[in-house]
Parts: sequence; structure tokens; C-alpha cells
Amino acid sequence: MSHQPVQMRILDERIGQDIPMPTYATDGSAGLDLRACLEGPVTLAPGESMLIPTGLSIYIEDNTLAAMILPRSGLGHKHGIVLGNLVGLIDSDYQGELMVSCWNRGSTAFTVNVGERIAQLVLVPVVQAQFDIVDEFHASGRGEGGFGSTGRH
Ligand SMILES: O=c1ccn([C@H]2C[C@H](O)[C@@H](COP(=O)(O)OP(=O)(O)OP(=O)(O)O)O2)c(=O)[nH]1
Ligand SMILES: [Mg+2]
Repeated sequence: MSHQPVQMRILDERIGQDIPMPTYATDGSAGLDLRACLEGPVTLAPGESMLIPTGLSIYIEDNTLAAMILPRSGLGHKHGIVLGNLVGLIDSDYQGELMVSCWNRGSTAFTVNVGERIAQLVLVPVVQAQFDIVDEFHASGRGEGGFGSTGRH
């Protein structure tokens, strides 16, 4: 696996002290866990969402890359804690704080503690499209079929 240099700023002095820096948990990890850089625990009632700071900013710079913020499977499946925007997309030119929209889609309250791992960040390749305007497409096998056109099973 290659390692892409990405600039990171630490915006909260607790990061690297009480709140660990994000790290890849294993050699094969696709994502780094992001932690809640809160002043104190926050309880999300069922249906509630909150924008939670991470205390970090990154500047990807290279526009053939982006980062995505994705839910953690354990929090999402067991506790109903997912993302208010479903997926967060971090542009290569974004220099602000990484923010995580935490949404309690479950039916019981959930308390997010200071430093808790709330989501994960994945660096992904990106290609910008250059659209060529045409009158018609060369016919494909699928054509305009979609939304279940191939059947359910
Ligand atoms: O979960 C997220 C999603 C986005 N961002 C930051 C990085 C991203 O580059 C910027 C803009 O995100 P997006 O384009 O998805 O939001 P928008 O509503 O279109 O805002 P903008 O008009 O600033 O592009 O906000 C986060 O920190 N966390
Ligand atoms: Mg945008």
C-alpha cells in the first residue's frame, strides 16, 4: 500500500494528548478513525443530529484525490449512530476543520464521549469529468433501463 503525504493541522491542543491522533488501526485499514473533539459528553436523542468537531484540518491539495467521511459499522449497526449527511466528502482544496455530522437514527439516546471514535476518513482517487455534449449516445446493452429494470432476484 502506498502512502500519500497529506498536510494536517492540529487545531485543539488536546489532540496528541488526551485525544489520540488518528491512525490506521492495521496495515490493511482503509480508514482512520476520527474522534469527537468535544468539551464534554453530548447525548443525542433519537432522531437528533449534531455537527461534531474533530480538532483537525487536512489540506489534500492534489485534486486527483478527495477524502470521504464514512460511518463506523459498529456504531451504525448496533447503536444507530450514522452521519447526518450519510457520507461526508472532503474536497482537495478544503482547509477548514474536519466536521462530522453525527445522527442518531436509532430509537434510544446515545452519548458521545470526548475523544470517542465517531467516524472514519478514507482517502480516495478522483477524476473530474470533462463533458462532451453529444446528440445521441452509442447504444449500450442497458440503454435507459435502471431502477430495478433487471428484476429483483
Ligand atoms: O461531513 C463533512 C462534509 C463536508 N465537510 C467539509 C469539507 C468539504 O470540502 C466542505 C464542503 O462540503 P460539501 O461540498 O459536501 O458541502 P456543501 O453544502 O456543498 O458546502 P459548500 O458550498 O461549502 O461546498 O465541507 C466536512 O468537514 N465534513
Ligand atoms: Mg459543495
